[in-house]
Amino acid sequence: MAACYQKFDPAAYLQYNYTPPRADFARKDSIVPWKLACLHRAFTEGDVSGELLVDIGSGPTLYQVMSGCEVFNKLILTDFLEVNRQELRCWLQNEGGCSLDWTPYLEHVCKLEGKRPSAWKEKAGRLRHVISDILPVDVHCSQPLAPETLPLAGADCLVSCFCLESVSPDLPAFTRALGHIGKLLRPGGHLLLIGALGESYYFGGPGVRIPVVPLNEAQVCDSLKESGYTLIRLEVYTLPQDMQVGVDDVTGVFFAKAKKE
Ligand SMILES: C[S@@+](CC[C@H](N)C(=O)[O-])C[C@H]1O[C@@H](n2cnc3c(N)ncnc32)[C@H](O)[C@@H]1O
Ligand SMILES: O=S(=O)(c1ccc2c(c1)CN[C@@H](CF)C2)N1CCSCC1
Repeated sequence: MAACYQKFDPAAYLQYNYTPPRADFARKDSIVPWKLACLHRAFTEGDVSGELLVDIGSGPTLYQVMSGCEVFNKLILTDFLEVNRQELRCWLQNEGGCSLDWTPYLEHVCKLEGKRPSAWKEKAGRLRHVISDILPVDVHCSQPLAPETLPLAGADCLVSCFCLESVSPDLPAFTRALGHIGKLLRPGGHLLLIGALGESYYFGGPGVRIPVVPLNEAQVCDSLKESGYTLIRLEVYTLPQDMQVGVDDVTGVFFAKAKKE
């Protein structure tokens, strides 16, 4: 699986998935407002708390931690590829030249929080303040992060989006990876997992076709239970027909909130 990621192109990936038509904030049935609303609710409904949030397989994206950065004082971003870690560092350093302007996402999350959209600059500042590390990760390792990266007790919360199914050759590998990242989480800690349903491939750049293990809702629920989580909520978004733009064959997206037993 690692070989097919050697040509992953962060800028192309962002353009395929995080710009219109897929990322259209004006469109009522767009996926991005749905995803951001799921994350906002999950982080702010009162049961998620602590010091440390870890994002597993961040890629070159930041949307997934824009709500969580208000709840946690320390945030670790992780990815397998240096090109993605470099893209995240570019945003963190705030010196321009990054592949995507995250302002519309920051503005939308501010609105979800009851703030003026113009508060996006303060939110960007908060996010840059709490990001403490951008580290390598491999979810196929029984210890996905370097030893001593996390406190002995583990992280208080994990978030992971479109990673595990995109790097696992089959369902057993997906379930094992869930177990591996679960070891990074303290007992009683929460996992917020976003992923693709029914997807068998995606393009990580021009001509960079990456296999994905196709999942359905029942398999996601079974894998969470098998790897030591209690499911709190599963929400599903079904892809509008015109969202099939040729960059993958995703049919829907799931959002799972779960707790480590
Ligand atoms: C589809 S992207 C998801 C990116 C981002 N989280 C998002 O929501 O769009 C999958 C990510 O998994 C990373 N990856 C590849 N192999 C991995 C591995 N063995 N362990 C962890 N992450 C891996 C890739 O570098 C890529 O950034
Ligand atoms: O923006 S998404 O949430 C999105 C976002 C990222 C990805 C996918 C989908 C599907 N392929 C994944 C490969 F891992 C990456 N979205 C999913 C529903 S339809 C519009 C696009």
